[in-house]
Amino acid sequence: MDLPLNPFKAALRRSEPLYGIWAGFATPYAAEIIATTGYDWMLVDGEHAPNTVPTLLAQLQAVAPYATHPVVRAVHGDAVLIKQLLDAGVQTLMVPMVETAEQARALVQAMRYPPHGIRGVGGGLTRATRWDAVPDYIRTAHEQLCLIVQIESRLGVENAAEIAAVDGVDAVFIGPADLSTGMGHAGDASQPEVQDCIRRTIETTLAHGKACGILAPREEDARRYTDWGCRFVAVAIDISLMRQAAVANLARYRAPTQPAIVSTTY
Ligand SMILES: O=C(O)C(=O)C[C@H](O)[C@@H](O)CO
Repeated sequence: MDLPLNPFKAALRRSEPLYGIWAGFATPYAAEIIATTGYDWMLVDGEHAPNTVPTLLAQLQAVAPYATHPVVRAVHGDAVLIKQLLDAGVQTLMVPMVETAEQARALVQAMRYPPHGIRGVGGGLTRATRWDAVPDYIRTAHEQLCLIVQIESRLGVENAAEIAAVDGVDAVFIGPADLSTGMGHAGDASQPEVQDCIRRTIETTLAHGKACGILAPREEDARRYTDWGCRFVAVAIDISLMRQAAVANLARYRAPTQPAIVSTTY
């Protein structure tokens, strides 16, 4: 069989925005539900959701029949973990807290086989090669792999040009929560100096011919970042959507201040 294509990587080169959703439930069942809703991509979060390599694999398998593309965020940029994720069939990998070009180059190396990198060969043991059904995987894998590095610190913003320039970095994704918190604004990305960093990072990334993305669950933020040039925007978080809907639904019957009648005491 042919090496599965990466339509997300190809779409990053187009001009229309790609709308995504954070998938934080860490279960294949919830991931599959999300995959049926029509978003262009979903972020399967291995950083802050309680995921492991096997749970990420199960979610990849669950969403495989659907058009929504799974972007998997690793908990960190360790080359050994990246090897396992790629072997499990991750095509688009996001790595948090990349602050230097050196870190970005190490990530590219982790995703490439020698002589271009250090990725170990899993061959017929791996889902990535479809258990060896894909011929010539070693020579062609990099064509369909996509690396997204997260810039989410002041240092990362300062080094954005060098990071975006790294050959093999396909896109930059801004983390507004970590960026604003690291700048002393406790998750408030609306602060002018945070907005300035976000805008500069977008402009710098685009100037290096790379796509830029961001998490923006509030509509006005999503529209502004899209106007500023963001190509892929996560406009929702599944867990937040469920909680907001549950709270709003109950509020139709009972005031939010009124305690639950049935309560569990610890
Ligand atoms: O800094 C950010 O913003 C992100 O990287 C996304 C957060 O980690 C996300 O988990 C918020 O829910």
